[in-house]
Parts: sequence; C-alpha cells; structure tokens
Amino acid sequence: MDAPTATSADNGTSGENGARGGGGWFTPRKQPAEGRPAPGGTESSARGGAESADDGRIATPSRPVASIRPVGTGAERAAGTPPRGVAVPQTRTAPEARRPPVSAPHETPAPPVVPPYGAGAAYDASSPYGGNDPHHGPPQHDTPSHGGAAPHQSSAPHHPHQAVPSHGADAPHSGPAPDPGGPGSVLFSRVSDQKASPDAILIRRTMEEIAPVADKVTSYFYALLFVRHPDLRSLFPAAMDTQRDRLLKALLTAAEHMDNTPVLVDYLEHLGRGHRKYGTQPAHYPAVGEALIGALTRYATTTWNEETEAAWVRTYTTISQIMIDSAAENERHAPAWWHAEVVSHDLRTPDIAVVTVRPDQPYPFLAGQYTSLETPWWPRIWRHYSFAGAPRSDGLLSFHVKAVPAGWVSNALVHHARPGDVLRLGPPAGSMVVDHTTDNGMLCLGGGTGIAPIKALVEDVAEHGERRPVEVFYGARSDHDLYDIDTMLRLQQSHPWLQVRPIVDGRTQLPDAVLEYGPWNEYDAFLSGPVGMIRSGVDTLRGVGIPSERIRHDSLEELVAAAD
Ligand SMILES: NC(=O)C1=CN([C@@H]2O[C@H](COP(=O)(O)OP(=O)(O)OC[C@H]3O[C@@H](n4cnc5c(N)ncnc54)[C@H](O)[C@@H]3O)[C@@H](O)[C@H]2O)C=CC1
Repeated sequence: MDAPTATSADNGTSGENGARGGGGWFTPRKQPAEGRPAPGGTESSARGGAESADDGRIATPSRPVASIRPVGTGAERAAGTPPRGVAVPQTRTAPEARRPPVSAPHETPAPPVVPPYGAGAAYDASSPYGGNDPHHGPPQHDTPSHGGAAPHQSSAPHHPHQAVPSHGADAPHSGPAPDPGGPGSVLFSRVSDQKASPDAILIRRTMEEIAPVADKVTSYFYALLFVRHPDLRSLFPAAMDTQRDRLLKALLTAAEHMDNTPVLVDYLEHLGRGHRKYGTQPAHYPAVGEALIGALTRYATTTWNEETEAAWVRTYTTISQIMIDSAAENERHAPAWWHAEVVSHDLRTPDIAVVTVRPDQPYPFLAGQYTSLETPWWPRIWRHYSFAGAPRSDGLLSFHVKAVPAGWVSNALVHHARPGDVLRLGPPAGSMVVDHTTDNGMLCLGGGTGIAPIKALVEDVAEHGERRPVEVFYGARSDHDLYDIDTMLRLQQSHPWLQVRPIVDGRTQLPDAVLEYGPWNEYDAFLSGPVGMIRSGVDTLRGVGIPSERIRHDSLEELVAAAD
C-alpha cells in the first residue's frame, strides 16, 4: 500500500476499550451472532498482539484505539443516501434500498476483486514497485515543478519488487511483504470457502458484489474520507489517480485473506511499518474504517446486512490494530524515514542514471532489498528502487534509475537531481536476498535496470567469502543498454566463482539464453527486471528443473501495477 491509511506511534494505546468483543473500533448496529467468535478476543501476543485464534483466524490484538461510528446516519446508510458533501459517482443509478440478508454462504470460491497487494507491494506495494515509473504522468519533456500543481494523471509505482518468500533471511526493519502472485509463492493463497471462517465468507461475498463497481467504490471511499476528514488529504499525493487505489486495494485484499493468518500478519506488519513515512497515526485508522464501511454499505447493496457489517468491522479492526502495533514497535528502533543527500549523479545513458545518496543516519538493509524513495519535486509520491549494491562501510546507497516516458519520479531523478538535493527514503523491504546457510549455486537473471539488485547479491556473496558458483545473465535490448556491463565484468575478473554473460536481444533473448548453459537444477534462481521477463523466466527455470520455491523475484503485482 503506497498510500497512507494511518498508523504509527503508540498513541493509540490509551485505555479505551475499543476492541472488545467483535466490535473493534466500530459500533456495529448489532453484535455478532452468538457462537461466532470474534477474531481473537482480547489477548495480545508477543508479535504485536496478533496471532491465530483456535479457529485459525487472526486474534484481535488488545491494544484498543478509539471507538468510531459508521459514516453517515443509520437512515442515510439504509437508504443509500450519501452523507452531506459526498458526491456519488454519476455513472451509477442510485443504489437500491438494502435488500434482505443473504442466505447461507455458497461454497464457490470467488476470484479476488483486486489483485493482492504485493507488497506487494509495496505495495508496498506495493509496488511499488516498469520502467521505473508511471506510464501516465506528464509528458517526458515536462519539468516537474517543485511541489507544484497537481499532475493530471496518475503515477504507478516504480518497480515492483517483492521477492518470493526467502529462505529464512530477515530484513533489518521490515519483514517480507507478500508476493501473492509470485510463482511458487503460497502467500495469500486463498483458503477454500469450505475452510473459511464465517467472517471470511461474508467478506468474500461483499467483494464479489463490488467487483464490477470497484472504481466507484474507490471514488466514494476517498470522497467520504476527505469530506469527513479533510486533514487527512495532506497525507496523500496531490495526484491520487493510482495512488488512491492502493490503499483501498490493500485493505480489501487483506480483508479477503484474513484466514491466511501468518502470511497476512507479516503483510500487515510490513504495511504498518511502511506507513510511518506517510505520517499516519493510530487515530487515522478509524476514519479510514468509517469510509470503508460507508463505501461498502453503499455499493454492496445486495449482500450487505448487519451481520456482514459486523464481519467487516471485526476484520478491519484486526487489520488496523496489527498495523498500528507493528508501527509502534518499529518506532522504537527505526526512523519513519531517512533523509538522503545526493552525493553523485552518473548519467550512464541519455535515460539511465546511477544516483548515489548519503542517508542522514545509518540505513541497515540487506543486499537484494529495495526502498521507497520520494523526491523533493513530487512530494508524497514514492517509488521503489533496489539498492544497487551490498551495504557499504561508508553508508552510501546507490540506485539505478531509468527515466521512462511520463515517469515523474524517474525523470526527476535522471534529469533534475544533482548532488546536494535531498531525497527521502522509506524503510528497506523485500526478501530477494542471499541465503547464506546454503552453498547452492546462484543463477541470476537481470534485465535492464533489474541488474541493480543482482549486482548487490553478487557483492554480498563476495563479502561473505563464499565459493559458490554465481552465474549472471544480464539482458538488454542493445549493447548500448548494457550500461553497467563494465562493473559486472570487473566483478567477474575479481571473483573466479562469478560468470557474467551479457545477453543482447537478437538470436536469443534473456530467459531462453539460460537454456544454452546449465544444468541448473542445483541452483537457486533470482530474477529481476520487467514483468514479462520474470514471467517467462520463471517458466523457463521451472522447465530446467528449478523448483518454484527456489526461484525468487520481484512482485508481479507491483510490476503489473507499475505498468498501469
Ligand atoms: N531500477 C531498479 O532498481 C530495478 C528495476 N526493476 C525493473 O526492471 C525493469 C527494467 O526495465 P528496462 O531497463 O526498460 O528493461 P528492458 O525493457 O530494456 O528489458 C531488459 C531485458 O529484459 C528482456 N525482456 C523484456 N521484456 C521481456 C519479455 N516479455 N520476455 C522476455 N524477456 C523480456 C529484454 O529482452 C532485455 O533483455 C523495469 O520494469 C523495472 O521496474 C527491477 C528491479 C530493480
């Protein structure tokens, strides 16, 4: 989720008993039916108060925040009348009056309304992370103004970059965000309706209903949020087109996967930490929850009833509490963001720059991870970039940035950033990291600027003094696009265990090129680059006998989002 929902700090820990029973911070009109356990009761656990209840659902953490009321009056909501000041998207006829409660949940699993956030996200993000930027920003020749007028089009996240779950490597300050779509990933795999909790089933039914009108739900959600809480608008970027979508998507995705407890907790904890940089506070969560319930009430007219609302309230309360607890815990040992001064700017091609920055305080991360980055020219627009090297003793961080057409942040970084400019960095994320507990060979495919984290992985192996074979296939469209080949070949000269093969489009293309070498079945694989390359790369690598669980790559969701 690259937009703030709320979070951070521990000032949501007042003694208010907002999370009791199934009510959470909300006051559902009717308490949940007897025998339907609330998601977890009130016991907090060692990991921020969230753990599996006996029924497999996530326990509600004990840290209460505040009671909130649903948006609008009961009469307004029942009649589908928008609260004062909230415009209803025009393309839809007025919602029907609420229909009677639906009958017993059916057994057919429904497709998700929105792709699970990668983290991916990041997604953060999603997702966060094509090119390096949106494809719908201002024309490339436009000079981004310093905090100037709102762009008219959206910007998608830079590069996607959540790796498939790692083999036990922990990120310094942020756990791996899920990669729901990653091949071989079990993250966010859907619990079948037969095993799903009652709340999950009700939530899925809402999701199915709103799927065809997801855009309207989104518009209405943000309208409610900003009309009721205009102060929150400043936490979001001026241009909301894509950014805004991410918040709601993340919430809906999380809600839909509430039964997938451990994965979801990791995801939400990551989101909670990642939201600190937006300046979100615990008190913001109820406002978001109100808007969420308000939007669902309006558009899920067939399936919405008191029971469904209670399920959403419980679920949202749990989601937000995990995020708040995670942010509060993270606050004890990590800043919400880092300022980082540009110390060098190396234009390698007319549209690719290597930007090196010095953070204002130590920035711990692992090779293969990425960060979120905000420029002074586009406040509150964050993009993901991988660290183009392993951690250095001088603390400097480098990024490879390709200016893509209409990419606001990438163009600013390539064409405007100069030494002395100060950027902001969010926390590190991603789990495409080296597993130093094995000496498996490493097969690395880096396409275009996707070579950045691959270079970091190579440096990491070198620093660990390992003697495992590392084979790097560096793909590019032309010789000219192999902007970092000299660096890679120098590394090869220094390290006998490293083989670097430039693959320029022609007779063969990047993933297929690996077929001419091998065997690879004893290797762990790392893929970084455009989504198409990752997709075909995963297929190719599976085909040569590398099991899915040993293939790591950026989040496909984030990559796809970046191409929006
Ligand atoms: N800058 C960074 O830190 C990172 C960037 N990325 C991502 O890497 C990508 C790099 O973009 P460009 O440099 O413009 O790459 P590009 O479009 O020039 O392609 C690079 C390589 O990928 C291959 N490729 C592209 N599409 C393919 C497909 N559908 N099937 C098979 N092979 C394909 C090309 O043949 C070429 O060898 C972006 O999507 C970016 O988000 C990923 C990780 C880190």
